[in-house]
Amino acid sequence: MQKTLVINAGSSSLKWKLFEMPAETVLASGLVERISMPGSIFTVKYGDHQKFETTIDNLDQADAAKMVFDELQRLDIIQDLSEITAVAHRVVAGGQVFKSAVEVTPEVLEQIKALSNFAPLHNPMEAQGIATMAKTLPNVKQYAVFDSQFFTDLPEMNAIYSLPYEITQKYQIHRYGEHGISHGYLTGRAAELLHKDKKDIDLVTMHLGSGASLAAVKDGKAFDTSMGFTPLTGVTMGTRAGDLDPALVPYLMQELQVSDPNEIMMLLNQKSGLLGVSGISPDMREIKAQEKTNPRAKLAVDIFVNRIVKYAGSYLTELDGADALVFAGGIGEHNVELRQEIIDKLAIFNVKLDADLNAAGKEGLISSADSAIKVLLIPTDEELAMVRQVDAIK
Ligand SMILES: Nc1ncnc2c1ncn2[C@@H]1O[C@H](COP(=O)(O)OP(=O)(O)O)[C@@H](O)[C@H]1O
Ligand SMILES: CC(=O)OP(=O)(O)O
Ligand SMILES: [Mg+2]
Repeated sequence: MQKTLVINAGSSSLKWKLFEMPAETVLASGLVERISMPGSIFTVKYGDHQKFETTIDNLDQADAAKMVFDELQRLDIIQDLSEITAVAHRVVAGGQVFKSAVEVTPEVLEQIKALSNFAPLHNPMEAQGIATMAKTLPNVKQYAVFDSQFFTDLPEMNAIYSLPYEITQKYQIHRYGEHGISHGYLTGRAAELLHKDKKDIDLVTMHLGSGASLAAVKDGKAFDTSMGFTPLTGVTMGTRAGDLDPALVPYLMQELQVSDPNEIMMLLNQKSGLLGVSGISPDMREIKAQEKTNPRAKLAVDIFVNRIVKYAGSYLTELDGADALVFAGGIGEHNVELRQEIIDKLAIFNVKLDADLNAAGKEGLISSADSAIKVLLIPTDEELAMVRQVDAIK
């Protein structure tokens, strides 16, 4: 029996699952939320046991990983770390180098670091996580699974920008797309839930978490996506600005009197989005709690919803209709009101939610019987998608 630990480090969270393979049995799982924020939340689940701890502030990814190991041993889920036979890590940017999951060698680790320009919030932290894990478990194989992989075969009209073609080619300027582990999982699961062959399915998948992206899926394959050269672009996110006019970069450098473009990148990646507009927090829960009393909280929610609606509407047009719209990610899975607001604003497509199904919040259909397009709620399972990819190359 093989025990594979899957680590999914995101911009605001660390999710993990310990699988017994090849049965895909989840021995234990957990989540550390609000990474690098006040009131980080640590949750572990195994069997009937569930443990929460909410008293720790500003946990970083390394603290979070250490707590996971301590807890695995303290709860006797494993007696010794040597029982773990493989570790799978989510890596956001694989660029044009990594088109499938790989075993991490020292060269691979260097390449992951070298791709940091394509995901400055993620790749450096993920490379560090892999290095730390390799030190903690020196005899265990580490694997990397890439978020960009699902989008490597986007049609060229959606894969490139309208720049001079020679520059596009010379500098590998490409819409790499992200959250592909999730969009790929959602595509497979939607096909199962709709009893359709995956290769016949057209979808608009909406992964709405701390990072958020939409994908247009045609015949079961990625056709378009809102993230681009990096995960900065597309819809408004927790701390990321999403789409903006690139002329703002030199303008802001001039007005803020900064000479280092990285300072502007920091502003756009870490101080913008829901946090920047609301002035409250990157966490949608805190913003929703103040929506009725604080106009800037309401503005942040309005921008978030409207950007999503614009992408979903354009993808439905690009795909000439779809079998379903899919909600996933921390916000998409848990916020009943936001799902309703988004679908209400897509009324031109005759898509409607069933209020009771939406409120119940269970996996499956949440659209009404007379909706022209089905709406699915699917709790994404990036960890299951990852362990399957690793199993396929072991
Ligand atoms: N009930 C809820 N209502 C609104 N937002 C929620 C709710 N539960 C979780 N979230 C949001 O989900 C986000 C985390 O989503 P997740 O997909 O786990 O993020 P990531 O993987 O990018 O770290 C949190 O920042 C929080 O804003
Ligand atoms: C790619 C990305 O934005 O990931 P996350 O949502 O986990 O930050
Ligand atoms: Mg995530």
